[in-house]
Amino acid sequence: MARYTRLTEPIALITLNNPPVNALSSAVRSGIVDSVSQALKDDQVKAVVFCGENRMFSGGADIKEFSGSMSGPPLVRMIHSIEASEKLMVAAIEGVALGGGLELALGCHYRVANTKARLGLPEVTLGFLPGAGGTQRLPRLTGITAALELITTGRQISAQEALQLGIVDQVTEGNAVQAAMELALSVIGQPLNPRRLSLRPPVWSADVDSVCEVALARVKQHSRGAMAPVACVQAVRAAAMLPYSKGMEKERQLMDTLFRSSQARALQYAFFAQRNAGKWSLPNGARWNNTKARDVQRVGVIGLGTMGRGIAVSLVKAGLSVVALESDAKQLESGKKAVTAMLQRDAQRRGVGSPLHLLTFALSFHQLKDVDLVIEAVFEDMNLKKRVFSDLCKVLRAGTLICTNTSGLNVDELAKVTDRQHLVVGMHFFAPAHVMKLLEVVYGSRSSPEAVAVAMALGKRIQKVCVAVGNCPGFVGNRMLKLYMDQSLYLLEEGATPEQVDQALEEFGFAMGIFKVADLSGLDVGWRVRKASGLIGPDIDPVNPSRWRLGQRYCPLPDMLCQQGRFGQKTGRGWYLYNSPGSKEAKPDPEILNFLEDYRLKYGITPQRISSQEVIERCAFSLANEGFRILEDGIAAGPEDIDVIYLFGYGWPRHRGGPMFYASQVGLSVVLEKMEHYHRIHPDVPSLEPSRLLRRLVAEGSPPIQQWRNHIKNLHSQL
Ligand SMILES: CCCCCCC[C@H](O)CC(=O)SCCNC(=O)CCNC(=O)[C@H](O)C(C)(C)COP(=O)([O-])OP(=O)([O-])OC[C@H]1O[C@@H](n2cnc3c(N)ncnc32)[C@H](O)[C@@H]1OP(=O)([O-])[O-]
Repeated sequence: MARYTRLTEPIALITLNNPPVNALSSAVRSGIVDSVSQALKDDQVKAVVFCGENRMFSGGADIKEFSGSMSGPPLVRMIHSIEASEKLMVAAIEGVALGGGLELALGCHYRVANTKARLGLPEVTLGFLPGAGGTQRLPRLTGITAALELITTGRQISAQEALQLGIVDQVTEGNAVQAAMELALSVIGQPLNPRRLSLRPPVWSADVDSVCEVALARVKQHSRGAMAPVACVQAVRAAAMLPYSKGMEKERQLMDTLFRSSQARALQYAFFAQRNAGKWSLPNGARWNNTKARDVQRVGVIGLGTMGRGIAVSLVKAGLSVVALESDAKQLESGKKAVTAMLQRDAQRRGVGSPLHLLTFALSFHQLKDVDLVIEAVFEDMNLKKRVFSDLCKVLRAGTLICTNTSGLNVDELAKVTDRQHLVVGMHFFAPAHVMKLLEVVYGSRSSPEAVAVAMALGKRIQKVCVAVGNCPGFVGNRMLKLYMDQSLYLLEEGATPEQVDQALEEFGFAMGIFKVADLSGLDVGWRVRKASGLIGPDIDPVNPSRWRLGQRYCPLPDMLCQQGRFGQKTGRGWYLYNSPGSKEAKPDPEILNFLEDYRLKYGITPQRISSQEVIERCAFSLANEGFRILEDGIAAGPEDIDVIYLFGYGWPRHRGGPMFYASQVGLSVVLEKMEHYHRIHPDVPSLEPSRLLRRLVAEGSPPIQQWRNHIKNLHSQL
């Protein structure tokens, strides 16, 4: 799958042809090797230009091949022989040159890129390092500092930046193949050794050690527990200290270790799971590829609180025209100021014109009469939302979609007050909505496939990772989160401290422990929800609150904190202590330790020593156990969707794949055994009881995660 074409007299063109991204599969590598050998045999050919079909150079090695046995010509050897060739080799980069694609280009003697091309070595995001010479050739071109930054982050850069860093020799606004041919004709006959990066000496400088130390500290802080970024630093360091062949040996050793690691498996799983989440399906058989989404140009946003502001900003940034509505002039003014400032700051940062002309502010529902879709983002209150929905129906055109931004309210109940139940869907954005990537698109029992298609397409257009989920309290993400939060609170009752639980979770890879997250979000938010749901009421003794509610164990600790005015960061006190209200640095609070001790004494709880292992098992396995129930209920289309939700909405460490993938890696029988064990000890926590699906999968031999859908009747995944 590489096409060989003779161009003008001295030049041959080799076109990589493996749609959609021209990944360097075994067939492509064989095609390249054959084509190069054909060019070398042809005395008339003096230069070879490499390019990709459909103006896409290459997305790198074929990731799908990594899970099987690798065959075909090895990439490292292939690139080496291209570089060593006596004939001139030039890469013509259009679209992307990523990973192995860029490594192939670095093996060429010259590189030309179209201005719109993007280049990068994103292997670290898949749990690898650039293992086809990238860690050794790139530093020899850019120096250590730039190479470390690019390789450890996987950041993609523009052609212009690549030119500044010396990665490409020329940038063209026109056709890169044409420009590469012209460049080739102008340099044919010049010596090639200076262009062979592998012949360059190590890029040593006196500050190599300190530069690498700084990079190491940065990657350890940014990606807790991830192996690949650390290995990337070690490999690049070798390029500074060792001759090319020795550096390549180091690169290969490190790559071998990473290649076999469970982290690489998790990251590659996450790569495909993310892409497959967009291929939604509904239980009724409607799917992404059999349902057309109609075009949306004008969107109404109701409510300019924190969520509405972020939603309006995301829509405008994507070029949609927005009518933003508030109920009174004062709130409208403050929302207008905030949205305008966010958009102006963003435009300034990106060096683009301000898109404020796309935004209209309104106080009357009548100004929404011409919109194609409305996103209601008012307070999380069912009655208020119902009022808004029925008012909307009086002004909207017949076919206008109504979406509700809710983190868990019943979408069907809301739809019932409208004259268009089939055009109602939930859109659960995550705060801050202009930053967070995840969007749960919630279909109700009456939502039409087209309405789901429109919401999914709109989410994609505003650059969200969209997952279609069914309607149940909390949908997927928050339904699972509740059990995770419950477990961490029970751990406090039983003897742990907030710091201890958070430390275990952070060592596992979470960017922030659950108690720090709670302080950040505000403890009063959950308090209000619990009051509204009847869990806290006038019949509860505020001094000695009951630990038993609605027929099961209940932990009143967060309510007791709220009674003391400890709402988290915003009040300077929550599970942690902060220097001042609004400050971010969480410090252990001795008052909390005393408070927990008093609480245990009051309720006669003998504190236990809680290990980090128990924290992880009870939190992570509880998440997965509820994930199995969600699959049984048909609320998520497959385990991959649940994992994508946890990766993009809840800070689950990407190198652990997601709670469902983690359970599959630990072993389903181990998870079952542990859940049985914890449920035996805590029979008053029904959620610890292993789910039926978990039991069934274990009984059926614990199939790999990719096969779970074959074992579940309701599952409608496309993977
Ligand atoms: C010991 C062994 C030694 C090995 C040597 C190591 C060599 C090397 O260092 C390792 C690598 O290169 S690692 C690789 C380093 N490279 C990377 O990490 C780049 C990863 N790719 C990307 O970042 C993005 O896909 C692009 C920016 C390329 C396109 O973005 P976009 O336009 O939004 O499109 P999209 O929706 O994202 O994808 C469209 C379809 O293409 C599919 N697919 C994509 N890449 C693939 C691949 N490499 N492969 C296979 N498939 C790949 C994707 O799944 C999807 O399939 P679907 O069936 O239609 O769902």
